Amino acid sequence: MKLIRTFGKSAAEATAVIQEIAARGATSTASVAPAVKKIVTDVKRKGDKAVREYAEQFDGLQPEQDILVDPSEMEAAWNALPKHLKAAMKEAAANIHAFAEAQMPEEWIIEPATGVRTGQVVRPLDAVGCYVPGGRYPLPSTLLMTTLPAQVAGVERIVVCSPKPGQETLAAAHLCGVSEFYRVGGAQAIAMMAYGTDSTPPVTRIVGPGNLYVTAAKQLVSQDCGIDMPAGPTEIVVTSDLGDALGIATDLVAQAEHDPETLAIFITTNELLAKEVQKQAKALARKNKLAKQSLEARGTIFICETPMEAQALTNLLAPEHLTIDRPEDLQWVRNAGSVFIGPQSPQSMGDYVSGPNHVLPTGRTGRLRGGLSVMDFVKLITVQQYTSRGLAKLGPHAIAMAEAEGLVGHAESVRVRLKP
Ligand SMILES: NC(=O)c1ccc[n+]([C@@H]2O[C@H](COP(=O)([O-])OP(=O)(O)OC[C@H]3O[C@@H](n4cnc5c(N)ncnc54)[C@H](O)[C@@H]3O)[C@@H](O)[C@H]2O)c1
Ligand SMILES: N[C@H](CO)Cc1c[nH]c[nH+]1
Ligand SMILES: [Zn+2]
Repeated sequence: MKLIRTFGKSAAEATAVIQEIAARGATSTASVAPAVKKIVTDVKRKGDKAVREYAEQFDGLQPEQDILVDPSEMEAAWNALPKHLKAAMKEAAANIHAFAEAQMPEEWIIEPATGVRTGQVVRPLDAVGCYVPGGRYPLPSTLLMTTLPAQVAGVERIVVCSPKPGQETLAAAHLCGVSEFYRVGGAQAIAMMAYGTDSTPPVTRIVGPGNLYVTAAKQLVSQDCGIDMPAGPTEIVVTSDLGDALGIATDLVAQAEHDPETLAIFITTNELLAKEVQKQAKALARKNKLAKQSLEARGTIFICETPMEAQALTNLLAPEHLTIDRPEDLQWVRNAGSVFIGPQSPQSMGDYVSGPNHVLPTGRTGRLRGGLSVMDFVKLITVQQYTSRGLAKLGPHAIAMAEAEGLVGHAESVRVRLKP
């Protein structure tokens, strides 16, 4: 990892590095955009045939394999799963389910004036598509993180797409009661779910993480189909002056191993700690090819002059995962996908079993929203009802505002109801 002071002689260099990292979100999918556009257009035009061709080309789908997985295959995968993994998945599922239930928004009604009732009802989306990555590693944990909140929200049709799904992913699908699972990945999966084909109706929203191809495809279809957020190549920032170097280095390497495109950053005012983390991360990454690649390409340690500067830099980067030293540090955190507090909270716990979602915003989208939640699977529909008494009270105000806007029809629609 590159070590750089943000003050003194290297201040200008540090500013340039920070600007490059901060601009990454806006530009990162540009390199794959033309290829993705071709795939999405082909699937839109040729449907099932194109999906199949791309699945064979990119993910080794065999001619005799059906794209739609038979439920008996998922059941058999679950039955064959080792006992300890069954227990781990059940524990993770229970915690993710409980967390999603706690996040479920309430329905309510208020009475802003006598005879006026306003409120919200909560309704699930009709159909969602959950993308479960499967390129470099199988991610059964992502199947739990996407399908369980959708179930808690009450979504009726839950579609899963994953390239070359392994036994663990199929087993996780059985555990979560998934019945519509397609062995398709990449941009072709996103296009299939967004536009539908002869054999698959389109979904209302696509959720889930993925590599640059998946993320670019989600962005492309987002004019026609809802998406959750860019949840692209993993990002980690640790902002710490106190933490233990080995814990920090292992977290950086852990998240860096997802993809050579990942972003791993350590921010500190503690120069000794900075050097120790650099040394430990280098040693750990020696045995970890992907982590080594991404740490060498863009892994950075910033030594700041003051804690305030370290905090401002952290908020500027708006990282997907953020580790801070103490609960009090939460006060200064404004932009992040998910926060981990203290040296005993490895980010990997959040990846698997804690319960908060591991599908998280990348490319500085942490400025706008947190991770995937039940809120991505429901609509808050507002409701209002007047009695004649309520209309007599608020109606004249609406008429006044409508007339000010020159919208005479609006004014009249209220006035006719006020006549005795
Ligand atoms: N932000 C988050 O919440 C989060 C969570 C988990 C994982 N992730 C990220 O998800 C990603 C998973 O990536 P992955 O690659 O392992 O799996 P993936 O399933 O996202 O991508 C694999 C697909 O990419 C497509 N592809 C690969 N090379 C291609 C090419 N040259 N042309 C066209 N399409 C091509 C293929 O169709 C393949 O199916 C990683 O970047 C990881 O960091 C992010
Ligand atoms: N860290 C990933 C989110 O960026 C999620 C994950 C799944 N499995 C392991 N990790
Ligand atoms: Zn991870």
